[in-house]
Amino acid sequence: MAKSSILGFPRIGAQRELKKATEGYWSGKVTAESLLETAKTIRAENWKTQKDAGVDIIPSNDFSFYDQVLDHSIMFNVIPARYTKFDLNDLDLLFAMGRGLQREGVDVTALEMVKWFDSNYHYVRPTFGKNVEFKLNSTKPVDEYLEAKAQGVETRPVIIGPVTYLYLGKADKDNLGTEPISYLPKLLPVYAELLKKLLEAGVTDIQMDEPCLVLDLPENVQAAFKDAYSALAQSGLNLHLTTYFGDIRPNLKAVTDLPIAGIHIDCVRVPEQIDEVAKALTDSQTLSVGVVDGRNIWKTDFSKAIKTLKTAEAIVGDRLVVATSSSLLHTPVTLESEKNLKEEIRDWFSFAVEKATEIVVIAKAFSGDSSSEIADALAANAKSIEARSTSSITKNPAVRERLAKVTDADKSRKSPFPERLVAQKKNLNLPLFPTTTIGSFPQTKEIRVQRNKFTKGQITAEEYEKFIEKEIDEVVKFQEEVGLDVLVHGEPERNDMVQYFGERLDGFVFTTNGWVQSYGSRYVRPPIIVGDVSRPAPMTVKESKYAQSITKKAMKGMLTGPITCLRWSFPRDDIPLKDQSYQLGAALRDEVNDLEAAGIYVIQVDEPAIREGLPLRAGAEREDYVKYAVESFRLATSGVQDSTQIHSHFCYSDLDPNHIKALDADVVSIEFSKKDDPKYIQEFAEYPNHIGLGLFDIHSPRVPPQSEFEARIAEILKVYPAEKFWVNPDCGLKTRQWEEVRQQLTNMVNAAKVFREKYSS
Ligand SMILES: CN1c2c(nc(N)[nH]c2=O)NC[C@@H]1CNc1ccc(C(=O)N[C@@H](CCC(=O)N[C@@H](CCC(=O)N[C@@H](CCC(=O)O)C(=O)O)C(=O)O)C(=O)O)cc1
Ligand SMILES: N[C@@H](CCS)C(=O)O
Ligand SMILES: [Zn+2]
Repeated sequence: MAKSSILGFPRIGAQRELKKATEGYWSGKVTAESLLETAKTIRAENWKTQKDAGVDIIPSNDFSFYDQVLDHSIMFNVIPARYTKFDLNDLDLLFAMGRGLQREGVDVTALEMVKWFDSNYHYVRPTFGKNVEFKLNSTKPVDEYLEAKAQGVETRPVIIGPVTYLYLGKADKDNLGTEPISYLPKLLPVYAELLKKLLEAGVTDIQMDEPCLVLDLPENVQAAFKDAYSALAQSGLNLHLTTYFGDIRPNLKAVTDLPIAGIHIDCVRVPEQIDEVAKALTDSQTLSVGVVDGRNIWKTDFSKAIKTLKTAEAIVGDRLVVATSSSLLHTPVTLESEKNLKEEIRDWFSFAVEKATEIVVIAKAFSGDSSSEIADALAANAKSIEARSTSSITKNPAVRERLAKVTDADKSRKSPFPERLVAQKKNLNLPLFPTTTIGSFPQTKEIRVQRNKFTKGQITAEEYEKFIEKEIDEVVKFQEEVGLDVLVHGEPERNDMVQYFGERLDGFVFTTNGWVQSYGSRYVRPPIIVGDVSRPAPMTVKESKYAQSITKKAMKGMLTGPITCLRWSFPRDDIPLKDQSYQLGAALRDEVNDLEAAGIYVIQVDEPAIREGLPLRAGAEREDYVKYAVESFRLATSGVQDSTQIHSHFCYSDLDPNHIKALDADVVSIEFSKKDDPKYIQEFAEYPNHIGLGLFDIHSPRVPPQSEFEARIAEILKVYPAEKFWVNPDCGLKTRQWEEVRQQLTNMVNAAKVFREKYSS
């Protein structure tokens, strides 16, 4: 009988218990003991769910208070000295590294946060200081294994493998030039010590996550696998090398003949890799085949999954494990809470809890279980799959006709940037070093409560609208007081920058409780694309027009771009991503044009997910993506006059300046405050249009003093011409408190004024 395996389970709790407890702890309303208790309850619930579903291989150490990569940094003592000097307790140290800390006597910024491969999850980048001393600081994986065991659940601990851990890291600013992979010999003894403790606790098998194997790896990193796993095999534990999100074939040589118990591959993404990987295994190694999607919410097509498994079985026989493609961290917890979805559509979905059952049914069916229970499950599944593929909900001929008529001219502005700039200067009359923000202002408790009341029908649309107008009034007044140049309306009406649009576009459905962790205590409810996308009516014009009506300053309209809408939703898997992207581009074009017609002459189309969408390896697929991503953005933004200024914004990813340049936005703002290696300042030096490099970290409550802003601007101006440079934060301010924002923006604007004076005299 093939075993069923789950690689990781969402850790936020079915009702976001972890968020509430963590944020309560930060605000002093929840004790450390209570936070630890909440975490324990979530873990217990997760293990029970998986055990009750009949899953054979259940993970532990997939829980984290903030981020699993950060947990490993703390466990291995990869803690820059700036965090250790305050003698913080374990939880506060973790949170200080994750989000920074500023309180009496303590002032420390957060570590850099970056996208986890091509997902909307962010990890805290391991940062290796000059004096890093690797040692085993915690026994979290052992503790959580024993905790599950005490509950009667045998688990397989999940640990990030040493090569991926180092490869995802960076040298700290006092250590520039050091390649993290060079620390492997020093790190391996700490892994060995951890594995020894796990063995002593009764562990037999470990899930060693090495997702870096799906990337294009340099030779020295490929070579590191042999050193690492030869050493770790001494532990006597069965090590299961686990990859996901892509194709490991180009790196297969690096893992062939390693002393490991087996390999896991993602066959939802790349089923074609089965043959080659299976053939590269030794006679005793297992092949774990990911057939239940850890990154999307569509019900698994059982017959297709079984077919995939059969291909593998032909080569590896009974050494086969039936698994989720990746951790289920990227899916919502349970469909159980979704009461508002149309039954016909709800039947197409499967969230983490439902996927636990799917994996068991597939493993049983594949292994020949002919019970009526399995036969019924297979029949019901076939019916759902068939119903979706034939449903009229998924198709809109008008959308397809419109897209077929799009021309190259539709994807190009009327004039080149220098000519547009002349028209925009005349139209907008902005000073040197224009100051602006990225769009959102604090989403206060009051805003969320009012929206919640409106959603539940406890206040009328007029009352909610009045409330939003009052919020806009305050945001506009605030920006005028602080002295910003290009204002925003603050996005108070938006629950989220993607969900908000999903709720207003045809072709989407959305959940009421489908939360997924994005970083730390911040979660999203990705809308779901079920059909062809179009815009039935304007989505943002009313709020932007109102905001412009109450100020003489330029008001920036604020939209989320096609790629970001696509990437931060659960996309369809029945038509190519490319088609969905163009559909979104066309829908957003209508909105951009309507904003301009309503008197909004600065329009920002955010594309923070543009890098995230880039296929993980170089090649034809990547080139195709760059083409359609750029074209979709240009389709959305090219309908306006030269005098209308198009902005775009990007954050938390390693951008390719050429891709950004190809979008041909008039002004781009890029998250930048944590890029402390001077090489990054050079990265966009050749950017031909105007640019703002983010000047403060919006994830941190910390207020940088004006002098810090001035020092950073001076550094940037050594590379960028003054007339090109905009002054702005890293990203939107929705997660901050008002008082923090007031101080942060005041210092930022005052610093800009210092330079404005300097350069005009
Ligand atoms: C900019 N980023 C975004 C990403 N992805 C997105 N989809 N959106 C983004 O903005 N990726 C990269 C970056 C960083 N990531 C994030 C992700 C999430 C947040 C964030 O602030 N999330 C909020 C939730 C936002 C939301 O949907 N709010 C709703 C519901 C609020 C709520 O909880 N209501 C309560 C009732 C009211 C109450 O009593 O408080 C309830 O339902 O129980 C809304 O406002 O209506 C979060 O809090 O996690 C930021 C950056
Ligand atoms: N306009 C959005 C961009 C976030 S990436 C905001 O300000 O929150
Ligand atoms: Zn951003």
